[in-house]
Amino acid sequence: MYVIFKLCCPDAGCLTFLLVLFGRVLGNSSFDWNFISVPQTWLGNRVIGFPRGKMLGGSSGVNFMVFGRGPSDEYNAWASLGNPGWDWNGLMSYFKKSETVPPGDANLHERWCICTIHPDPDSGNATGIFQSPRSVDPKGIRPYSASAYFSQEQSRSNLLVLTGAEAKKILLTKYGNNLVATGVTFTSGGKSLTAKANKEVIPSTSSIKTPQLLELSGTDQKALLTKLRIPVLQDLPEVGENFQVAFDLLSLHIEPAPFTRDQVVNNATFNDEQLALYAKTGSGPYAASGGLFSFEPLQAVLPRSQVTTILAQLDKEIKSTKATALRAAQYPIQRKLITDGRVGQIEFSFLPGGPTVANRLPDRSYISMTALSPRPFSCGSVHINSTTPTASPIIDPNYFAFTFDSQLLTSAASTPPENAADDGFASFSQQASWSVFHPCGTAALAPKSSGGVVDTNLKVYGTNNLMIVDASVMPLVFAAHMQGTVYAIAEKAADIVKKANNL
Ligand SMILES: Cc1cc2nc3c(=O)[nH]c(=O)nc-3n(C[C@H](O)[C@H](O)[C@H](O)COP(=O)(O)OP(=O)(O)OC[C@H]3O[C@@H](n4cnc5c(N)ncnc54)[C@H](O)[C@@H]3O)c2cc1C
Repeated sequence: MYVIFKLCCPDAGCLTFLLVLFGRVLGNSSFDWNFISVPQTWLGNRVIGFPRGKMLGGSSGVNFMVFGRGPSDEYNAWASLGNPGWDWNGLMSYFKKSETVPPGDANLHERWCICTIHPDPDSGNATGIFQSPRSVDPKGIRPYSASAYFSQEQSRSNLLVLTGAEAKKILLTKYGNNLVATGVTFTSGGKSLTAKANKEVIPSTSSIKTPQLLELSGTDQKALLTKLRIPVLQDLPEVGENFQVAFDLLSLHIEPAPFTRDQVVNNATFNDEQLALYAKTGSGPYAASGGLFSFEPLQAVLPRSQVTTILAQLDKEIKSTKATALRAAQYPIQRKLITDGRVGQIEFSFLPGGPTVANRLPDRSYISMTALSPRPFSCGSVHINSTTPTASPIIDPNYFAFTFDSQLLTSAASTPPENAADDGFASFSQQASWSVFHPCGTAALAPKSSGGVVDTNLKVYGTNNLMIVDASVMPLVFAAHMQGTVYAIAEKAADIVKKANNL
């Protein structure tokens, strides 16, 4: 019998709670890990919030439900880092597995993208303006990974899900030249327990918690583990490095705005009424998807001379930056994506609400128009600085370490907003830039010689059966919203496991 053993942090009643809410559960520690970064040098020492879903289903249960694929060039870039099979064609069948096209809706993408200049952002070319599809089930309810995947399979006799359990360490034993994962220690109901494994052990604990678990288990850079007196079982210097995350510049808010989602967030009574209305009739603010997006190549936004100037700046910075093996392999690929001009280098979004407005007033309603940098060159890290499994890791996205990134955003949003600080737009961008909540890369898929952490079967180098399946394996951040790609990675991983076990 093949048993999938899944540990998950404190359960928030996930299968009974209608998680159509967006924005409202953020900051609530029953749902959100509420991680924060270390002070960001290039953002005036501000700390940046990194919300992450805590319930079964993780961040898919708290996210904004924008659903789609990235451009084909960007997945092809993953493959060109030395990852055969991890390109657009290799992922296509897995993208399709998480999408259901209702009968009669063969042209679903065209139908959803009603106002578009771009007819189908999921075609592999996502540049242009479009109204993004959202993850919504046929009843108009948010499907997230617990409801859409787990609830279909929960009665299986070979599946056990323990909620309220937190993994502390993966047990690794030397077997010949390799390590074998023999189990996981975890806490549940105040007790410390061990689950034994005789097949794969598969953490899917996010780009922030996965490096922590690997480090606590003895796989990471020797120097860090030695400092914390953790026995070094596998020296993998890039665990927790290559932390890539898109960030945005809140460029304009209209307030007071017409009716937006903020009214729901601001007023608990109104929220309860609207939830009840939605549950009864499927209508009201919770039925709305909303949100226009536009991914634009640099050449579509800036005059040629400005593109040349900021690329020259980029080249200077690449030359003077001490790069890891993985970053050195990525720079030319990332640069070529810019000069080819086929993928979005800037994302503009238009949202009915202001979930991340700095200094928002509690009774106001906003419309946000933001400029995002989906594929920044600034790159950070996530590492432990304590052996306590429940301690938050040290999260450093290193925002704006590359001046190129800030120049790109400030040039793109070239008309300074009314509420820009007096000392100029550069300073405004330091105060207003924020995370887009799409961290990835901390257990990157790449050849070991290029600083990879997992191989093309998502197996951690030097181990026989330890696989990682979450956004941390994405080797390069890309210009799209990530949930659809996380599902595709998980679907591909399922095939890898089935094949390895002759299933
Ligand atoms: C606020 C927000 C808005 C977003 N909006 C969108 C959007 O609109 N569209 C989109 O495509 N993407 C969006 N995203 C991103 C998307 O949700 C994530 O990229 C995706 O969910 C990442 O999946 P993951 O499996 O890597 O991690 P997660 O989904 O975060 O899952 C990790 C799981 O592991 C659990 N866990 C962690 N540590 C342990 C431990 N030690 N023991 C046991 N369990 C543990 C966590 O509790 C969680 O359940 C958003 C994310 C956030 C936070």
